[in-house]
Amino acid sequence: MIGYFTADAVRDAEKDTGALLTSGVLMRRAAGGLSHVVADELLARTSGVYGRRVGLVIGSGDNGGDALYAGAALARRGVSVSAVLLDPDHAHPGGRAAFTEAGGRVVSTLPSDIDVAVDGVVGLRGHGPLRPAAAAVFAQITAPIVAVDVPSGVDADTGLVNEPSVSAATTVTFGMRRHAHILAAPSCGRVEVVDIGLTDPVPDLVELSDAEVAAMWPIPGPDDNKYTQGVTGIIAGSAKYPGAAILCTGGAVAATSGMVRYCGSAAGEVVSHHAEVIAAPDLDSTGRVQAWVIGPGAGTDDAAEELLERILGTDLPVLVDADGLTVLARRPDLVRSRTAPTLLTPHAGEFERLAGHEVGTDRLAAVRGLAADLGATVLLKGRITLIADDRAEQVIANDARTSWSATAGAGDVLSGIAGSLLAAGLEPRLAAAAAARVHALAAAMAARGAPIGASQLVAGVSPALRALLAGDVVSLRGVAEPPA
Ligand SMILES: NC(=O)C1=CN([C@@H]2O[C@H](COP(=O)(O)OP(=O)(O)OC[C@H]3O[C@@H](n4cnc5c(N)ncnc54)[C@H](O)[C@@H]3O)[C@@H](O)[C@H]2O)[C@@H](O)CC1
Repeated sequence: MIGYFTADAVRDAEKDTGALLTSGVLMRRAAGGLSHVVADELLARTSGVYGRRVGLVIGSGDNGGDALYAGAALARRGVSVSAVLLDPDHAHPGGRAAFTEAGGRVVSTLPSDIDVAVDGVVGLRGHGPLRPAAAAVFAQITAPIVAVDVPSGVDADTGLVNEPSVSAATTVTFGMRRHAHILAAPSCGRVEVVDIGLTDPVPDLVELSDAEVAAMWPIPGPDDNKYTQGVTGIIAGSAKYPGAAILCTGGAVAATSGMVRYCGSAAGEVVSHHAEVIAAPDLDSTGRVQAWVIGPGAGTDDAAEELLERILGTDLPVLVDADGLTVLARRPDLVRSRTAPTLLTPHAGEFERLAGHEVGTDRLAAVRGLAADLGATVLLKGRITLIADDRAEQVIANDARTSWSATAGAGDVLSGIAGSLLAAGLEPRLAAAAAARVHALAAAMAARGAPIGASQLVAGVSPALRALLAGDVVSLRGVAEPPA
């Protein structure tokens, strides 16, 4: 698992190093690592370091100090380094002295031909958007930006991307990843962690590695048959809106072996698309399942409410999505009274209905709050999906790395994938996280740079799983496609 930490947790870990912090050793280590990353960036983009041009944008704190010491190191390697000091009287004194001593130039305007820019405006203590003077400097920069610690204008803890803020090609951080590095991943670009000798505490926000997702995916063993792997029950769609039923069952069929049962009025359409699904018109004739998915396109009328009550009244794991969440918003007692695993998968609009307030600027706090309030696992959809559980301290995040799954019906596919993992016995937070990873990968692989519909996403699940299970996924930031 990759851990992400609050600014307070980072500061505590820095304090725990004692003299290393107070003597400035930590900052020297941070600046050294930063200068190496900038040099690598120059090498990758211009095939050289000596004689290349770097521009620094410097604020009034230690973040600017890191950038100035790094600028000094680069100047000593023959790089032409210029720095704009946004608040000259408060620029880090030691960093400024080292910078000018090494031959760095303090300028009022950065040269227009810099190869790389460094954002050293604010880091952990940044709040709010870039101020006008800083925004004016960045508006003139066309070179790729390396952000020091956190892109300025992005909140380190909530990941809120203020307007204006810096959008970095690379972010260099120190010792421990900050929340913003996943919550605002598109603004951070590639994240490089420089080891400065901190001891990590237990993270409160984590991301699963591809290998971890692969290891938890249910694989049939020698003694398995279609029943032992968990039968998924799907209540979705309707005769009028059969699409949600087809997509949801499609996701479940593709994600795991075993069996999928469908219950509802779109039985004919479902079977004509997925011949392996056992479909029945009503609950009494559906047969036994190990987990239920209920809600996508299933309606919000009294009959839908009655069915939801029956399903949530069982002691089976249940995933509630879409229309099911709208019904739940008027009957939260149905989930609060449950003891069996319950997974809710709202998008921002459904979240608002359920919680009674918007997601707001702190998505992490919002998803934690709803999970605690309802006593359930909540997966909040988005480019960065967040999964909170009322019984676990850690929130799990999944960065989809592309937004190709932002298409109608994609949520139905996700609930089918996650439901099949619940049926296979995964605990809800892991089922949700693993499903989100494979869903995102399937979308990226099916899209390969061009728009897709949700049916293509279903078709992408098998290739995505094949790549994941074979360890073939290149999971770098911005790259979610397997090697050709
Ligand atoms: N403490 C240490 O030993 C280490 C600190 N490090 C660096 O130190 C940084 C934290 O330094 P500081 O605590 O000095 O804080 P920052 O450098 O993040 O902020 C500096 C000042 O900017 C002001 N500010 C806040 N938002 C602003 C905005 N939107 N526009 C303009 N100014 C704004 C703040 O009031 C603060 O006084 C880290 O992010 C990291 O880069 C690293 O050198 C690693 C070691």
